[in-house]
Amino acid sequence: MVLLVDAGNSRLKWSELDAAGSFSAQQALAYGNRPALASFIDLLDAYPAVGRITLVHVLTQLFADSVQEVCDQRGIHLHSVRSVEQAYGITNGYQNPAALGADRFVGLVAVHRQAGGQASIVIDCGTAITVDAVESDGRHLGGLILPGLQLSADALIARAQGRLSVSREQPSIFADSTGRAIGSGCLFGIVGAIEGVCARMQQSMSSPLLQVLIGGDAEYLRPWLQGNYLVQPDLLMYGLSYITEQATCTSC
Ligand SMILES: Nc1ncnc2c1ncn2[C@@H]1O[C@H](COP(=O)(O)OP(=O)(O)O)[C@@H](O)[C@H]1O
Ligand SMILES: CC(C)(COP(=O)(O)O)[C@@H](O)C(=O)NCCC(=O)O
Ligand SMILES: [K+]
Repeated sequence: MVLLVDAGNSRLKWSELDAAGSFSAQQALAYGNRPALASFIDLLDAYPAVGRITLVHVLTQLFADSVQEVCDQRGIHLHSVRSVEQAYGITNGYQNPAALGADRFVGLVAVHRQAGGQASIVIDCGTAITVDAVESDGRHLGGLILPGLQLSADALIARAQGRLSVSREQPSIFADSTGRAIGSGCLFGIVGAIEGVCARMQQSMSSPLLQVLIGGDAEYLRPWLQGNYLVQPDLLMYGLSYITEQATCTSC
């Protein structure tokens, strides 16, 4: 059995991949106060039949080494995806290709393949928000990183000596309480940032253009965004399934 796994800074996400190349609905587990490795081990315990894992992570070398060790102990073949200069139809736009978050690289691989070569922007709304542009020929033009929705509110609250709180209820630009003013401020700030960055990127890109919203906050943000944004929270699973197929298929 094959597992596709995405270890971000806040949550572990995974899907099962079947022999026909279809993957199950993505599941997620927040780390909370535990180390990410503990969640990864819980996942392995829940799937004793797993023989192969395709992993993308943005965590430390210690996490990578520990995951490798745990997989070796259980006889699991681990393929940890890295950002490289050129692979799967994508030409990485970073000066140092290895420095691009591997999750961003997998998102580009997935969107480029799915869009059938249409120019695309991937907006990943997780712990951080990343916005990455890929041209129709697979050239990654580069992208931006900004603090995510939860992180923005958490950072503000942490600097206010515990006096403030945040609420996600009833967002409004005319917020009438501190909690809603912070929740709405972070929401509309990010919505404006995404719209503005995408509009600026579009000016230098081919049309038609596909804009895909992924990550834990994609569905929450979508109704507030003006324009064409496709929500696809499992885009990275699609990318990981394609990368697995390329690694295991001898006739592809
Ligand atoms: N049940 C949940 N637990 C934790 N975060 C959640 C949950 N539902 C939505 N979120 C939001 O999703 C974000 C994490 O999204 P995710 O794409 O998993 O991030 P990452 O890849 O950085 O781990 C959190 O910062 C939070 O704003
Ligand atoms: C930007 C990120 C922190 C986003 O992580 P996430 O929000 O998905 O947990 C991650 O992609 C990362 O660590 N990137 C390396 C730096 C870079 O991409 O330039
Ligand atoms: K992200």
